[in-house]
Amino acid sequence: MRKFKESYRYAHTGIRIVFKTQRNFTIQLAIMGMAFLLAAFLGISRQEWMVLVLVSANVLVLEMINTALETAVDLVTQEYHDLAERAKDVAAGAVLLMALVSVVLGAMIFLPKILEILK
Ligand SMILES: Nc1ncnc2c1ncn2[C@@H]1O[C@H](COP(=O)(O)OP(=O)(O)OP(=O)(O)O)[C@@H](O)[C@H]1O
Repeated sequence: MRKFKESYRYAHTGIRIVFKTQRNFTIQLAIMGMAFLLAAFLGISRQEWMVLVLVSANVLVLEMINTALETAVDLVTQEYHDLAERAKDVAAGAVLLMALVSVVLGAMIFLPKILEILK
């Protein structure tokens, strides 16, 4: 039980660190909040909620993994290195890819409902 509590404390600290150091994380969280409000207003289905929650969480989780990787690379070298650049660029690319997927899925969920209201 003590071990579980300690692990939870470390994980909680990790989330606080990302909040403190990554402005993108706060922005992504704000966008997620707005998407949830819009979803509640438009009355999306249970399945659509599941997709929305999953893609939103994926973006945040990838941002955290990206931050962990950047930190590990910086620990290994503060000098310019091709491999450091490659590792950071690939991790940043993963965040961008997931963000694009979330925009496409968000549009597929929201656009038909918004167009229906505007009709
Ligand atoms: N040690 C390095 N060697 C070579 N290129 C690097 C190195 N560190 C960073 N870069 C390049 O600079 C880019 C930005 O890296 P940085 O660590 O500043 O991330 P960041 O801009 O803070 O990203 P985020 O906004 O996700 O925190 C990397 O994607 C990489 O192209």
